[in-house]
Amino acid sequence: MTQPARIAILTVSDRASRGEYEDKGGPGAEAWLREVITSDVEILRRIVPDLRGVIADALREYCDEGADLILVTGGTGPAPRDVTPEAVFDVAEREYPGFGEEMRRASLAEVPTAILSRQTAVSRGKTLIITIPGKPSAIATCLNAVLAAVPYCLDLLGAARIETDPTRIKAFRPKPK
Ligand SMILES: Nc1ncnc2c1ncn2[C@@H]1O[C@H](COP(=O)(O)OP(=O)(O)OP(=O)(O)O)[C@@H](O)[C@H]1O
Ligand SMILES: Nc1nc2c(c(=O)[nH]1)N[C@H]1C(S)=C(S)[C@@H](COP(=O)(O)O)O[C@H]1N2
Repeated sequence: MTQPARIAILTVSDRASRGEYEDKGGPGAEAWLREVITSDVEILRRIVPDLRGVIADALREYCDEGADLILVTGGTGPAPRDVTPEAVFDVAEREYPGFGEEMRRASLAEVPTAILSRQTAVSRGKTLIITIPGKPSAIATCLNAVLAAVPYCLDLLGAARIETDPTRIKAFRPKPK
């Protein structure tokens, strides 16, 4: 039996972490992934405040626990407390700018402020980390835009193999030569 892919979802929000509003981002991302990914997955979720050290520690812990993929929602904007990109770069080994470019392009069709998000993707060891804006509606927009490339990216990083429902996301893996 192959191990299920381990996917972590980290919500970064001062107010959701204090219980001032219900976190819709974490559950929304989990529901989206469970609909789209057809192979076995284990999904872990956590909420943290917009604090660079706390976010970076949570990311390191998830990587050490063998996460194949981490989705981070929130804290990518220009406000002084938006420090998700800084925390992500604290733990990153490599950046994949194409993720941010494509997610912003897709979001721009919905909101002109899409360009304010500093969202991107990085890897640390075999773990791929993708950042997404905090607005819960951004999750489907952004994941729809990039998920087709994620299974092959995980293959190349040596992470778990994931399969998707092709009626939702047609994962692209180049044919072996
Ligand atoms: N996890 C979440 N669950 C529900 N709604 C959210 C979440 N994150 C953000 N939002 C909504 O999207 C808006 C913009 O998100 P943003 O990340 O800029 O929040 P913020 O103003 O920095 O506040 P906070 O960090 O306290 O969530 C928020 O004001 C809130 O209405
Ligand atoms: N799809 C989508 N992208 C979006 C938004 C949105 O509502 N939907 N909000 C934008 C706004 S207003 C901001 S400030 C940035 C950063 O959001 P964050 O700080 O919640 O990460 O994401 C942008 N990208």
